[in-house]
Amino acid sequence: MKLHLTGPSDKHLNEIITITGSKSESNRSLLLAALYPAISIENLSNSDDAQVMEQGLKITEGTVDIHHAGTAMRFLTGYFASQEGKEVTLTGSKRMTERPIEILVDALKSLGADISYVKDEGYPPIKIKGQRIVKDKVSLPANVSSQYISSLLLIAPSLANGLELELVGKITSVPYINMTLGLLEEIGVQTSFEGNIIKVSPQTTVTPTKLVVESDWSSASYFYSICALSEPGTEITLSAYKKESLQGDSVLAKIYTSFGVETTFGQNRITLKKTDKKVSTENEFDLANAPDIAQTIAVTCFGLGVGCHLTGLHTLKIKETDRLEALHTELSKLGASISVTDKALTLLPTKAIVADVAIDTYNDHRMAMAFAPLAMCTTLFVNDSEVVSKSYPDFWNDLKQLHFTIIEL
Ligand SMILES: O=C(O)C1=C[C@@H](OP(=O)(O)O)[C@@H](O)[C@H](O)C1
Ligand SMILES: C=C(OP(=O)(O)O)C(=O)O
Repeated sequence: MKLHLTGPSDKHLNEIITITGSKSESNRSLLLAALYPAISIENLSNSDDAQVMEQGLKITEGTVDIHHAGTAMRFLTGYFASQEGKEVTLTGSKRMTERPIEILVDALKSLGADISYVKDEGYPPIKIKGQRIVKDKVSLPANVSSQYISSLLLIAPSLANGLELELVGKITSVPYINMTLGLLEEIGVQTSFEGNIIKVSPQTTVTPTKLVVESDWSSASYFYSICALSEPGTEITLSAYKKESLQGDSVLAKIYTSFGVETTFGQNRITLKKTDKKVSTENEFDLANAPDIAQTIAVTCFGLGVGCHLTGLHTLKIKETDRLEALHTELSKLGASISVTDKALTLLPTKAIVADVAIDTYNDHRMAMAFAPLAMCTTLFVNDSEVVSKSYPDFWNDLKQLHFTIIEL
């Protein structure tokens, strides 16, 4: 559905929003709960990605369609490869069949898994016949996607002899690996991560444990952006968040100080406040550890009229869409001077913003959500707005709570 967005007439906001659970923590917790029934989960994400993960874990034979969910694709590959007696074909959206999985499949095969490609070598769909895995050492490239590593780590304690991973090359999206290890430790599994070696001990049972999913920090980024584009004095409170987060995107609190947004941590909540501090004009950020907030930051800078240079974006080309190309195209339509390489983006200070541009979203939830805050500066259209359900189904309703006027066309 196409939407027309107009920002609040009073740019001085004061609202409280509850955001759904992190899809990354949810999908890890769901897999761990499938392996260890003594685990229960609180504040599970209501996203499509968590729902397809939950459904996928219930299947024992036939085809599992995970739509656009990268984590579900990668995590279920490890899961089914190690589930003796289960035989499934994992498939997804057209884009999912273009997102590489060879590094994970090769690693699992070298551990003794039985996986074959249904169509193109190196890409889903894949056919998996679950095996009992007893080998316990594997080496794999770590510079393409951390999800391959998390997939192996999540099943590691359930394998007969645990697992030792050797990570080759520059490790990307490291906080997501630490999130996986953090959750394993929460359920009592012993892990270590030293240099490029990760070790996980085997564990047959766990004591009853409730995993409480923190709300999604990537989703919080859109409110950081709205706050940055609002009048000084604006306060937006988001729950349920904590200072010691497993999510690398919590680095937002630090990054957005450059844009005049201060974060206060309260009990289970954060309050974002727009101060009258001058917005930085030197905005250089390496986002190799927080790739999902790249779109938000680029659009915030555009809305604020300042330039930025974002690096560490080498994973963006294989996400829901080629996000570098998508940002280039859509920001250019709005009047930006922007250039991209295959791992960086440079935006020059904005001269003027073109009104009523229709933003294309490329089946990418983050394209819709990253551009929506621009309604604080201009009016715009967003095409295929339903894409947000991949991670944040309530997004448009929450914007209405912030007094955005949203017309469905
Ligand atoms: O493990 C995870 O939950 C994720 C890891 C990241 O992917 P990459 O490791 O492929 O960068 C991130 O972009 C994705 O949204 C979620
Ligand atoms: C890249 C993302 O998701 P995934 O890889 O899990 O599809 C994302 O949510 O930005």
